[in-house]
Amino acid sequence: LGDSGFAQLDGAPPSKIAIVGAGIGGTATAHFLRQHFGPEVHIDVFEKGTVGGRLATVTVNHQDYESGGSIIHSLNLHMQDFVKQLGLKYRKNVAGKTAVFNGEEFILEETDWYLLDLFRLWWRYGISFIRLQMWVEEIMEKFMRIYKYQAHGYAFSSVEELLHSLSGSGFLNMTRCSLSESLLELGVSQRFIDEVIAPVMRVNYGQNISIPAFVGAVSLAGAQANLWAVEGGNKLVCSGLLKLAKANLIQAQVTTISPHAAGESTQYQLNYATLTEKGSEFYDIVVVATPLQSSVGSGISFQGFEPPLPDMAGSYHHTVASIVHGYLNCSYFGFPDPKLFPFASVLTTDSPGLFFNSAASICPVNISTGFRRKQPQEAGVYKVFSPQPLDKPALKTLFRSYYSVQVTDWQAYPHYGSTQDLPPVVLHDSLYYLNGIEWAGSAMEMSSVAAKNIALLAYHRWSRQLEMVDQKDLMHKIKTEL
Ligand SMILES: Cc1cc2nc3c(=O)[nH]c(=O)nc-3n(C[C@H](O)[C@H](O)[C@H](O)COP(=O)(O)OP(=O)(O)OC[C@H]3O[C@@H](n4cnc5c(N)ncnc54)[C@H](O)[C@@H]3O)c2cc1C
Ligand SMILES: CC(C)=CCC/C(C)=C/CC/C(C)=C/CSC[C@H](N)C(=O)O
Repeated sequence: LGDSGFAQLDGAPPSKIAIVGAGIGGTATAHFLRQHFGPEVHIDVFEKGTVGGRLATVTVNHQDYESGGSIIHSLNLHMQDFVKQLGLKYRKNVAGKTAVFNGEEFILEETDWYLLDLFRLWWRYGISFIRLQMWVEEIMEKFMRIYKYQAHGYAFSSVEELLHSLSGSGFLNMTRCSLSESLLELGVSQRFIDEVIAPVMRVNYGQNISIPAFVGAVSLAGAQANLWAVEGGNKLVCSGLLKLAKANLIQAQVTTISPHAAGESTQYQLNYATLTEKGSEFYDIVVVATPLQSSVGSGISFQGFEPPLPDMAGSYHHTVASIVHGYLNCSYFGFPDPKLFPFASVLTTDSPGLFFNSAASICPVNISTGFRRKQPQEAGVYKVFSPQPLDKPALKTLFRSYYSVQVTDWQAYPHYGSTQDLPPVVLHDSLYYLNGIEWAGSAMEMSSVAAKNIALLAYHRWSRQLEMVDQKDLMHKIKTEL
């Protein structure tokens, strides 16, 4: 068995692999490809912007704050493993009290007393919240099967095959029906959906309860307790994985990818441009680890493919993250005296005229314990998610006054519902696409799972071990193997 723990490659190993994108997807791919193909293969990772991609921080008042991907679930085992391997530290997500605002008043307020909150939920929504908790737990339990399959080396040639392996038609159907339909079927009340579920979809994906049920479940998992982040910034995982993989970072934009016959196999020519020069290289395997929807603007064109590669359907959804250093205007929320405002996060319902999705007091990335949130009468740092950039009237509505606003206008995640398709993983012989998985669910861990899957798939297809691809009934197979 080679370093990767898999059977030695019987043919010549690939000599050069390219990965386009140095977000968590691309850097995790580099890490896993190194693990499976061993120390000899040359791995280039192209990045046109900043390593980390949608994992990014901004600096306010000499402190760094997450402006992109911020929280990680305790059951996100790849992210957990990366942090351990890289010697990084966990930062517990200190949530603080949350309230739901409908544009006029708070319709739901968290208190300091868990039992009182539980009673209020029961009084207003019956057992909807218990039904929901059990639904999310069951989905998370089935999702966790992927780690067992991947540990045994099994790979999947499409997102459909991967989801089908986890729960038969269950997860696949959940990508094709809306969250609200699924929850109503579950017996969750419409009021609970409107007042609790909809605000979570707005803060996590900037979209409403018509998004597919599977990504809705991912979003609800991202609203549970026991969430965490990486001390120093989640993007440290990306730079760390590049180093761990001994990958070569090329700060350049890949502009074209084209196939060239090389004996029985195909090589790919990548043309790329830095700020000062253009370049071109040939690779045995290429992984595209950035969304290819035209609205995202990767700028990659696929030339010379016969038949031509299909365009990626759908679009990405804009979410503007504004990091504001200032004084929250508590009067807008019905609290004239800021000393009496007890909430750390304000979520919003799908009410007309509400110009923001959420506003939350946030802590710096380097604070791991004992962070004391500023009280609203003190100047604090807040993260506001909104569909459009906040204009001056909007800022003056939310903040009595402010020192600074740092705006990041993200092509954040898929605009769910803009297509039903789950994009392919295999674009051509040894040309793979990672970000199709985002149409099932967009999260750091989803890109990490896709990265591991592509590394395994590329390895098995290269070494023609196709019995490890798209295997059915894996739970039973693995049980009997044990
Ligand atoms: C505001 C916001 C909040 C979020 N919050 C969370 C959260 O709390 N928890 C969570 O798990 N997830 C969260 N997410 C989602 C998560 O951040 C993403 O799913 C994940 O970071 C995607 O990683 P990726 O590597 O697949 O793609 P990206 O991070 O987009 O990386 C793609 C990279 O490719 C580069 N690139 C593109 N085209 C080219 C080219 N032609 N040549 C070279 N390089 C190119 C880009 O510059 C980019 O760096 C959030 C996302 C946003 C936007
Ligand atoms: C992939 C699985 C099984 C679980 C991931 C759960 C998770 C961490 C989801 C995050 C969803 C998301 C895109 C959140 C964006 S906003 C995050 C937070 N609410 C904030 O306000 O920063």
